[in-house]
Amino acid sequence: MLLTTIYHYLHPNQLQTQPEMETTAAVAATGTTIDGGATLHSVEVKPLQLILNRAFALIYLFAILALFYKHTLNILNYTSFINLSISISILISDLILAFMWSTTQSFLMRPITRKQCPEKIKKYSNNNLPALDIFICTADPCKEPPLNVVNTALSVMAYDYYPIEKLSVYVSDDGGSELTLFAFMEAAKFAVYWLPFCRENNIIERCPDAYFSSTYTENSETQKIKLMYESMKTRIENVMERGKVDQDYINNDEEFQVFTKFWTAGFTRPNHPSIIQVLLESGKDKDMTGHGMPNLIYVSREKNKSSPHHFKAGALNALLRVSGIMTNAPIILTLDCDMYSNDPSTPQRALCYLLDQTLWPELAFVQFPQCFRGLNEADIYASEIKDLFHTNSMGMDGLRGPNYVGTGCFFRRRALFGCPSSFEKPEIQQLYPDHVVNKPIRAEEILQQAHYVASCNYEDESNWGSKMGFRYGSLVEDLYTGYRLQCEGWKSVFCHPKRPAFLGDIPISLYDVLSQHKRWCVGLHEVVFSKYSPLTFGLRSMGFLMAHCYARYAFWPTWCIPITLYAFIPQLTLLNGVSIFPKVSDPWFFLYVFLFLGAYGQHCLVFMSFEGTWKRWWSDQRMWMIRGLTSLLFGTIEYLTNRFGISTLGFNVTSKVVDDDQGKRYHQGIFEFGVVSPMFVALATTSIINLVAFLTSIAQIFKGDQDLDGLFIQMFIACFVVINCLPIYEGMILRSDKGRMPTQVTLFSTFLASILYMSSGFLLRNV
Ligand SMILES: O=c1ccn([C@@H]2O[C@H](COP(=O)(O)OP(=O)(O)O[C@H]3O[C@H](CO)[C@@H](O)[C@H](O)[C@H]3O)[C@@H](O)[C@H]2O)c(=O)[nH]1
Ligand SMILES: [Mn+2]
Repeated sequence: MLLTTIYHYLHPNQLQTQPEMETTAAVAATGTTIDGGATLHSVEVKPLQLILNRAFALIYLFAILALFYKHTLNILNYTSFINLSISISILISDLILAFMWSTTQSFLMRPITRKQCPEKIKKYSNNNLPALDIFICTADPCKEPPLNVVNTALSVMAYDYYPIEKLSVYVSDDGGSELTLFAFMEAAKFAVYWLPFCRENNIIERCPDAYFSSTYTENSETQKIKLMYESMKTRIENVMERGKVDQDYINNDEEFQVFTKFWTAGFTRPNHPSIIQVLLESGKDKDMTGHGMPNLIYVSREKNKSSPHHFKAGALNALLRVSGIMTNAPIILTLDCDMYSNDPSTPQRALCYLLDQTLWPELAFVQFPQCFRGLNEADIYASEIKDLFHTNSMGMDGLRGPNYVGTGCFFRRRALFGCPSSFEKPEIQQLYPDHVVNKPIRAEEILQQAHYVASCNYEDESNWGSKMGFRYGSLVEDLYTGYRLQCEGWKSVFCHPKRPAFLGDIPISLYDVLSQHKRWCVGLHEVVFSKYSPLTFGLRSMGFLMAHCYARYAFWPTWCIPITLYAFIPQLTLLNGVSIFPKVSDPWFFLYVFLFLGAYGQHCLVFMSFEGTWKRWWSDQRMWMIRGLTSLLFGTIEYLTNRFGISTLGFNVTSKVVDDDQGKRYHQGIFEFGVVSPMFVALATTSIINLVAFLTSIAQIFKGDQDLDGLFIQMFIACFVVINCLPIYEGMILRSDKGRMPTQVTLFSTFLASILYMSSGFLLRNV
């Protein structure tokens, strides 16, 4: 049966004439199910875990209802306007916390674990896999060093794929940089040696940089290949240092022609024609053992200031079309430039699902988790984002499948052209997912068409970005695209093998991390306020649980409201000796204890169950607080100012460059502040207020001016925040390195904290 499926991939036209008939044609040709599929992968559900999760959700729900009953009593018995405002603020916070808690439960209703047998694919496929197009996006040679992009490309070009000619790697360069193209010209030459080296020595680590940093066997062959790598590296780095490709780095006339043809006087990053350069052509170019090579194509789509380019989604759509013209593989892998392959058999793992006839009619993509290299022991910035990239995805996998996370994802090309039952026709026949390309990729006609579909007004008045391809309208194009596909009826699969399939870089300064999350936050607001909001459109299209999973992401920024209110109200009232929560001797106190321990305990259990450590869990919950006060809050402000036309939105690419000093501090687990930013002012002000509130209340209790009974919860919150803020105090007072909190921020925050203290004293004087 499986062979028939593969046959169908290889010769789509012989099984079907219309893509809308794809499903029926395949089913008719192969029967409704496939025996092979079931043996290629398996699913594990833990029934006891499901029962416990659901039972706990029910109990916790009753506790939440009791809490709101208590809130209602408080509001009805208010004594003053200030008192009422405090009660309402806490009520709003708790409503949001309760809503977010309820969305989180959706992930716990049916989590599953999957296993694949990639080794069986060889037998099933008869050594003939479907074609695979790999998209790698890069946008800025200064923030994304071309040497790293090249490493990513080499790691996937060296996949154990057969025949290797079926593999095509497309690099999208939104930076339109000659430096990146130069790096790829060098990579194409190095690949001639690297690919056979990996194949013949059965190397697992196929990213050259990762391989040479590992403990590999030193012999004459490895030494030789290392020398070649070093020479490529030096050439690329030299060109980077000079900022241009000098004559002496150009090897031949052909290369010279390319650089002079495109990078002319009027060439700028936001304004240039499309550049498409075939660097390796499968079938024609051979490696040094005479074995075939994959295609390697550099693409920089046309840009001009008057056409919106839709950032990464626009880049991916341009690649979708260019690859459609040149190779039109039925399967596509999308990768960010810093996510290299860590396992050469990854495509086979994805194929365990993509070739399974039972899943196939509705399967849009197979998502691998984002895993990172170089995390410090405690993962101080919680860069792992375990819930987003691992545990939640397992939860969604038991429903309709995980969300798309932008990289490490194998798509069926067909899924990007309308819902499973109705095909969205692209403008030209050559872009139909079942179109067979029968000309070499360097053919004049092919190149001409490829340039045409990469032009910036190609998408004018078309369905690209709305009904076709990667979707526009949100800075988190990944979440939004996956969401829209699942609303259309597509499903997805989460594939998380023990050895990470891909490894990426993480930002190592707090400011970079928070700026990245701020951008995500803006993108998520765009989803919430679009007509496709998960709680309206999503609920109608994908059912209650899935819509709630997406709501958990889309409403992520709303955490900022309860976190900010809880960072100030209990503390400012505490400073003025005003009690706002039940006394320890009051039975309601236990409700608060249960709600706090229940939420933190459950989060901790889920975190630890998936290769977690205590230190990393602590960082994770700390970052939740930090984000609430910084990226989520400021992202919300940025979104609102844009909505009111005061500012414009952009995709601020995350820097992948590592400064040596910063790198050292990161590995010692020291927080990196270093820049003057309003986000740090918010953070520092919070830490000061909490410390002062906590210390003052302790002093007052010792003096006998206040009693612990009534203020305990407030003191506990302040103390908890203080413990979380230890690295901030350290950054403000104890450190002298470059990454310390800038003095201006500390001074300004102290000033702000005093104003808050004084005004709270004024407002609360009669409460
Ligand atoms: O105009 C642009 C902007 C970015 N990119 C590329 O997009 C990728 C992601 O950009 P990055 O700055 O690394 O963003 P992150 O926030 O780190 O990325 C996460 O969030 C993005 C937005 O949700 C997703 O696209 C990514 O896959 C996901 O890893 C990189 O390869 C960039 O080169 C472009 O191609 N064109
Ligand atoms: Mn990234």
